[in-house]
Amino acid sequence: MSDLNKMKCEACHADAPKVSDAELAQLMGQIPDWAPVTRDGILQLEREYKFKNFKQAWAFNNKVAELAEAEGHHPALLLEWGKLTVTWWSHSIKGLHKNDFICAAKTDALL
Ligand SMILES: C[C@H](O)[C@H](O)[C@H]1CNC2=NC(N)=NC(=O)C2=N1
Repeated sequence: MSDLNKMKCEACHADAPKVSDAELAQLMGQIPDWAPVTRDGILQLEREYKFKNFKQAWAFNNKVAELAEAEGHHPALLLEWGKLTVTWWSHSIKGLHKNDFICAAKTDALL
């Protein structure tokens, strides 16, 4: 378990700093199952979780939604049969903030 998992998201304003390239490399090392993806020019963190059926994926979806509300930081969730795709980024800065890495680590811990 990484230290990220023990941290709490801070309020993320439009002038909050995006992670630097050096921070990105260091933080990605702490969430090895996540991939950086760029969509519409916005860098995001994404992971697919596989399950045996829809119901298990749905239950995990709801746990992630509860986490998001507790942290005040919200992912994109794509629920499919046997699969949940979780994508974290910070809307306010159109990119990655440390909050996204904290939430990715905490998502892993929900499994
Ligand atoms: C007012 C409220 O805290 C903000 O709109 C929060 C809500 N959740 C959020 N979630 C994400 N992923 N990015 C944000 O910038 C964001 N902003």
